[in-house]
Amino acid sequence: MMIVKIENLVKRYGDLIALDHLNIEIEEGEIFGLLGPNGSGKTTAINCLLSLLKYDKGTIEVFGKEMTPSAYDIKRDIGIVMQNVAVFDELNVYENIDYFCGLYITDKNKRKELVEEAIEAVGLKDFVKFRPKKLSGGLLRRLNIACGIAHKPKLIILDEPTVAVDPQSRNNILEGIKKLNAQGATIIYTSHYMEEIEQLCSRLVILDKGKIIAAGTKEEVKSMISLGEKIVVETFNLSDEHLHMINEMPNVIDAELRDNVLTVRQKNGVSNLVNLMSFIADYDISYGKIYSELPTLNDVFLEITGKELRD
Ligand SMILES: Nc1ncnc2c1ncn2[C@@H]1O[C@H](COP(=O)(O)OP(=O)(O)OP(=O)(O)O)[C@@H](O)[C@H]1O
Repeated sequence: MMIVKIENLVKRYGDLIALDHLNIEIEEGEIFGLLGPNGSGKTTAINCLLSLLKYDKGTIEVFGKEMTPSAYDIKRDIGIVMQNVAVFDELNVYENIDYFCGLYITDKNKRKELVEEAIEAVGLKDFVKFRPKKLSGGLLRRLNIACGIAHKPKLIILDEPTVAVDPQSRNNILEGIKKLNAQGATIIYTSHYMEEIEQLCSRLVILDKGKIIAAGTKEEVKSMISLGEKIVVETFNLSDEHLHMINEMPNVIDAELRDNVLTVRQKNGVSNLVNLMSFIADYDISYGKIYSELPTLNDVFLEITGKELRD
């Protein structure tokens, strides 16, 4: 079943085109990634999807029905975790989650069960009596997530849920998301951290200036670029002439030497490493560590836009 279908979505803020003919389809059971640098339009896309923002053009369907500001039957099955933490300072952890869950679930026993499951999912068991002000940034984010997901929505949207959290909370959040997905929820995950998207998502789009510049599975997106692998060699006596010759080798896109580290970007090929090692042996070049890296989503972004994902 198609959970989300966005067609030709255009959103302008005055003269700025924040979303430029966005097309996205998300199937049931996916963890779908929306990757892009700050300001690329991720939050705007989410706010349009939820009908929290008016848009200029396009259509949006959720669960096969048109999404509108008053489509409460659709909204009931969506859990949203926004970038900014929105919880009540007067309520403790348990009471906060219970409150938000109570907006959807009136049966007390059922709610108790769901609140406890949410506490378990985000690892807040030891903090149920804490007020938000007593929680660290990472724990507060986990509470924010628990409030958004406790009612067991079919579609969960997380907008940059790990910004500025400690590594332990980050891992906990990512593991929690995988569990929610394994229990049947479809997930939309926005982030400018490509590692998280790589780790979590089955399919993704990469946004830049409101436009989709790449879409598909991780493998499909990576195969859009010419880079096949990056070979990195720690070397001590590589001359400019050697570097020039490496640059001329078959399959080499470019080679550069910086601080005794040679980086050779190559197109896909079965003997790239062997060829380079033979060259190093033939010219008696001394070397230390050598390793080969596959392209990352950042490389995709870099090749298509000419800039790093994390500007
Ligand atoms: N209310 C607004 N009025 C005018 N411009 C806006 C408004 N909200 C966002 N923008 C602009 O629209 C563009 C997209 O912003 P958006 O917040 O959707 O990006 P984002 O990818 O979510 O970035 P971030 O990761 O920083 O939240 C940016 O250029 C931003 O400055």
